[in-house]
Amino acid sequence: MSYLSGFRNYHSTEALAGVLPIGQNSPQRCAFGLYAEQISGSAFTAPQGHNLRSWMYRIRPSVAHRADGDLVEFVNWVSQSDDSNTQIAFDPLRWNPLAAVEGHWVESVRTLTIAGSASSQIGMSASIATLYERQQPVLQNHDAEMLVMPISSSISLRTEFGVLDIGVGSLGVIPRSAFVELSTENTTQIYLLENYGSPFELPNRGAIGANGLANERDFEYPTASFVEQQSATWVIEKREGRFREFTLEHSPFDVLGWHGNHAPYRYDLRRFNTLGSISYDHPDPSIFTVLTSPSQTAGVANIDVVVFGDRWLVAENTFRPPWYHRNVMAEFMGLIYGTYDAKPNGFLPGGASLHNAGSPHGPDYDAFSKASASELTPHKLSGTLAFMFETSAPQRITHFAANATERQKDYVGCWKDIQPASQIIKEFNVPDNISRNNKSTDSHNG
Ligand SMILES: O=C(O)Cc1cc(O)ccc1O
Ligand SMILES: [Fe+2]
Repeated sequence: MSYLSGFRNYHSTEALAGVLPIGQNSPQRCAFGLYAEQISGSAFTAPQGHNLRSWMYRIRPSVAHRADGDLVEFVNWVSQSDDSNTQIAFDPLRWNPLAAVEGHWVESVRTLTIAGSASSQIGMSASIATLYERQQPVLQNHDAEMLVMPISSSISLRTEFGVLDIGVGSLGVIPRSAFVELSTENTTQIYLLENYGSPFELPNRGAIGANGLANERDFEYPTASFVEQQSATWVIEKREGRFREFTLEHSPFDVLGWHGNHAPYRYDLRRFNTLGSISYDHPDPSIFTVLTSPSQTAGVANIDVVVFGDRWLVAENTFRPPWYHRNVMAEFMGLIYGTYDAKPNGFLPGGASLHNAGSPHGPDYDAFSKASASELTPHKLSGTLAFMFETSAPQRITHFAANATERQKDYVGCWKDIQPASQIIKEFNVPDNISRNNKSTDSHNG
């Protein structure tokens, strides 16, 4: 399969020569009697650099790809952060990998955290889904741009724009309102991020310069391909967190050519050009940002997608793992493979954690003890891939996430052995129990 390369490049692709009109978008009659259709990813008037749209040339306009449908409920896919579905998360929380769920992937989606809401068009939801080998429904999600990362086996992602294969260690991004079908040859869990805010873009590199982090040319877009067998298709449509299903007499994947800068793409996270400290101190993790969804406030992201991959640690006289901190943003984390240096125990591939806005956290006791005593020779972190969805809005947890058997009831216990600074305790005769309020019991107040 061939791909087009370059983040937000202006791509042109034909499954059949002569499909794309030359010098215009919407001729009186398109080649082969095809229909021209524009799909926008931004307001028509968005400024240059943020203006996203593509033109498709298709067998039927997508208005023909709708039918009356019935509302259907998928209760664990949550897109509104009201009290009926979600609750406030005071404590740091962590989940073991979720058990696979029967059924098709849309009904298998279990949302763990949500910031903002689909209706407000701010924030995100973070979920885990199970994808089986069998036939899956086609989804059309008007609520969000979706980002998917398979956990144990590669997946194939077909949209009207063509097909993208997404291996373990890669991500795929699907534009809002595109028809999408997921398939796999081996059952796999998938991390699923819904971005309710503005579409992902590359972070400004600032003083880093013109290169580094995720490089534009490593983002790959599909070449046009269409489903020739126009058979009945089962579609699920999502809007403001509600679902409707209907059957089409034909396939919505009927685009023979498209051009534009708005399309699904994939990115291999192993290509991320990780930068870091070559002198001292642990830098802020913003240098690991792959994609950012900007908010209305300059410098404040709606969502940053951050990745912690293989890298050298060389900083001198430095506590090398993440420091203890309270972040004004909220941090959802997941692990694709390997071990995460701040949490060598209990943070498992396919699992997840939440450290909400302002919530204190940092290395577990084990990580702290080792890193504060280790010899500071250059050290390579290998075979690891963790990620973070960092949001400016606080993240709520779903009732499912609160009550899941996979939730680690004693996550905060990973900090319970932390001792008060011993020399101060001795010097000033401070009773050491006053600073020990880390309970190892379940302090989640649900
Ligand atoms: O909490 C975490 O593990 C994520 C994180 C990593 C890091 O290197 C610095 C800050 C931060 O929030
Ligand atoms: Fe953090």
